[in-house]
Amino acid sequence: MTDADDALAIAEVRLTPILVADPPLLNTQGVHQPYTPRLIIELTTEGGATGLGETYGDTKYLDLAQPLATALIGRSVTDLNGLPALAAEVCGDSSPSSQLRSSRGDPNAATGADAVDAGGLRGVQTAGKLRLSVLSGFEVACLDAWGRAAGLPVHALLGGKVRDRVEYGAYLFYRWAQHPGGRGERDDWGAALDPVGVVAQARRFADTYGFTSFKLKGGVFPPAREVAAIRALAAAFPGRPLRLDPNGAWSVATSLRVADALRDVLEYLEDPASGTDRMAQVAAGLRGAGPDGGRRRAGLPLATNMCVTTFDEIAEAFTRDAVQIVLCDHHYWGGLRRTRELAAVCRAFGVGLSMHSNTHLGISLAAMTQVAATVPDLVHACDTHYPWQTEDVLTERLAFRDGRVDVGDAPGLGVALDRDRLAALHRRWLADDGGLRDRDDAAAMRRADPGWTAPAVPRW
Ligand SMILES: O=C([O-])C(=O)C[C@H](O)[C@@H](O)C(=O)[O-]
Ligand SMILES: [Mg+2]
Repeated sequence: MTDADDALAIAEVRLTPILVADPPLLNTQGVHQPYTPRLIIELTTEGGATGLGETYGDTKYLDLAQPLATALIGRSVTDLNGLPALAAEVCGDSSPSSQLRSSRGDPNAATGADAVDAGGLRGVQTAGKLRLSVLSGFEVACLDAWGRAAGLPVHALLGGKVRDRVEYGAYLFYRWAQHPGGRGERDDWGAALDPVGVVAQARRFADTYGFTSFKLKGGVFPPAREVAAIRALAAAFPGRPLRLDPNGAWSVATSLRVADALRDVLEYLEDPASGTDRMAQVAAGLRGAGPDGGRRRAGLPLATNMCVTTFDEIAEAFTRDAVQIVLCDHHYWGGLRRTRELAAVCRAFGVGLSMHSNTHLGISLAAMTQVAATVPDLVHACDTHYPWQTEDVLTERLAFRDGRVDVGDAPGLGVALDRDRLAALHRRWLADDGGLRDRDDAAAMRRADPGWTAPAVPRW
């Protein structure tokens, strides 16, 4: 080992679970909790370089993160190809069949292909997927530390940026003005429960951040109501890219009806139905004749962040042409480098690429921006929840200008940790009785509707 190798060896890993304020955003499972768990990863090398990573903070992720943190001591931050094997060794069984599901107090929680992660609407949850999400936070922290030590931005370690700014879209949600019982922090967005409210929310996103592309989280109300909201958006923002994502809540027939109603205004339809098989049926229906006989519905791509979230799920979905766009997400796919591998596979199959987001802070937004800057095929605006997250652990929040985040050339991710903020959000986590430490949107909904259970799919 050279001195330079020694300097890049990991000397310390610090894991800090936090609870971050989250607004009452509605989805098909229920509503976001007032606070959501995240895990902040800090590592320090022998040479004194520090690296930051961020991932899900629910208990099941924390349980895997601790042994991985311990096992990383003494290894080089450059040993990224060795990370998956190390994680497999220390994080326990990850057979795809070891499916997880926890929806507190929900006797009707789905199992099998229709099961959805209670904390993130990701599709079937497995131990292997959890491990990849944990691993992704460590990979980002290693890249950040390596970049700082080398004086290079993360995008340079990924082969270099192909764009100087990464475009993001407005992520619109039906929402309440406040959480049930007035819990949590109150913001000034107000309720958005109808087309007028959705358009007003979109207008504020456009005016504040410059977003020109809009995605509505659907699966909340009967489809006709959501179709009306998209129509209202199309009228308010003519020609702008629009997306609707009901997280698999619809049947094949409903998906096709909605596609017929919106095909002239949607950029893509995201996860209309649950599972690869239903998505393949919807895609086949879209390739066939429309209800008006001769006219074809072709031209409306289906996108997913639910039925294709691991390499194992690609073969069936792509060979059946079930999806035409995959939403990458480095938290799902095991890091920034694997996100680039996904891009290569998609390119080979002629499948497009967009980017998914779940509730996240600035460290993850910086990581998303760095990797997105390196992928030429990423031509759709990326999703981000960041504008909904008013709290962060950074000294300076990342800014959207004209709907875009600048791709910095500062070493690493180019962000700095605010230790006081981190400590305050960690104290909130410590003070919690456990009720908020695991995201569960159905459990949060039961505060407003005690009889609520996560709806079985297809819901409509
Ligand atoms: O595109 C998606 O499916 C998501 O962003 C999943 C998220 O969990 C979203 O539905 C949310 O935050 O409620
Ligand atoms: Mg989605």
